[in-house]
Amino acid sequence: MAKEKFVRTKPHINVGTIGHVDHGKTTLTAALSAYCARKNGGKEMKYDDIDNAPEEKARGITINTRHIEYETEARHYAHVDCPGHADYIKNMITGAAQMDGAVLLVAADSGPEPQTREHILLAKQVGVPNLIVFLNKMDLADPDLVELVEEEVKDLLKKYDYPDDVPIIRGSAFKAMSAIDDPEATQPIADLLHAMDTYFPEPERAIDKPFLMPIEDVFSISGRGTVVTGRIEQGVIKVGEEVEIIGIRDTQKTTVTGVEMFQKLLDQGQAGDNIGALLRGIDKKAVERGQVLAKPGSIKPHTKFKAAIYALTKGEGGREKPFFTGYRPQFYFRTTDITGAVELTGGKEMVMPGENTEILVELIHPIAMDVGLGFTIREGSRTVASGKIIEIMD
Ligand SMILES: Nc1nc2c(ncn2[C@@H]2O[C@H](COP(=O)(O)OP(=O)(O)OP(=O)(O)O)[C@@H](O)[C@H]2O)c(=O)[nH]1
Ligand SMILES: [Mg+2]
Repeated sequence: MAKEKFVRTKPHINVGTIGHVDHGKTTLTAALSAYCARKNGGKEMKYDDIDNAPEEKARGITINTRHIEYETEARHYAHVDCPGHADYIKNMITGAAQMDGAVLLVAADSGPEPQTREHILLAKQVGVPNLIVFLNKMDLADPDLVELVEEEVKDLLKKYDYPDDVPIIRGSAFKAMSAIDDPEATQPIADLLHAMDTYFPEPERAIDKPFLMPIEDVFSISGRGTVVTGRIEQGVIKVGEEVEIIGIRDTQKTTVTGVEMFQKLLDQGQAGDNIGALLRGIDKKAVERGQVLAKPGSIKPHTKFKAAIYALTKGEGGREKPFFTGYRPQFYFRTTDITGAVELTGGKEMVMPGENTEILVELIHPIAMDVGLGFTIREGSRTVASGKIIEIMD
């Protein structure tokens, strides 16, 4: 079957739904999809399509179907909804979701819950620049308590340094979904989309830099070859161009023979796009998540670097106690995490929670890196610190 071509007419923005289990993330995602499909065209994704994404698909170059696309008059959105709390954590920490803005769901009948807090904290830690709150399940809420719930949400946002002007939209995703052609029932969906179009600024994309895409997933398409998916971090990739596969293993060179976004063919992918790239002559087993595709010669793999870090306080979700030279946590870069050993510099004996300092790090595998690359340090389920590379050592 011939594939449609993707026509780039609107800015492309990456968003997602976050929030406590059962507060309505998937229902809202389905409502956004259904509403936009009716108004602005595009395919409608049903609740079951979103929640039961098969792990592997043999239907062309594809991306994880938890990325849903829809359009408003102004923009093209890619939207991530995850099936479970653990997947959200993984997606947010590894940057697989890399949202330009997130919609935080809070059920108005129960108010903020532990995962509401955790997702806000994570959003802040991984640099999701803006949030919009959707106060869901208004049909179940006690009208006298809604103000209170809203205040609680505002307090939480303030605690994690989100601005006072975060839009809060009240609605019922379920009611909208059940009456998708009823303007009254879908008004909150329209309001939410309007807020997304206006409150989430159009991100600046690094189109002019050399092409780089962190690999998120690898598929094998029978008869065609191996496809890697991910979000292009910078630059442009055209069909027929050479790339290197860098990090973890020895660097390999290949040619990109196809680029697709949402099942449609592209002549080129650019920074911000979620794409699948078909690779010539590369076996599925020869490539893995955590590597990057990059313009040949533009970036190299390294294991040793100096970094500036900030160690989170206990209140920010960090450690209670200091750490020392020899500490071996996990370093989360782009789509992967790697163990690394920490060495303190300048005669420093320990790093206390709340401190800004410099450290030396040696990773157990090389990864593609440059000065300026950000990362998160985690230990178990705790974020210990966030940092940036300031010097490559080896
Ligand atoms: N009454 C009412 N029920 C809702 C509303 N939105 C969602 N629900 C119901 O709440 C339940 C959970 O909704 P989901 O959309 O699956 O919630 P979720 O946040 O995606 O849940 P997880 O993915 O498990 O974290 C479902 O039974 C929905 O039908 C709403 O606005 N009103
Ligand atoms: Mg869900």
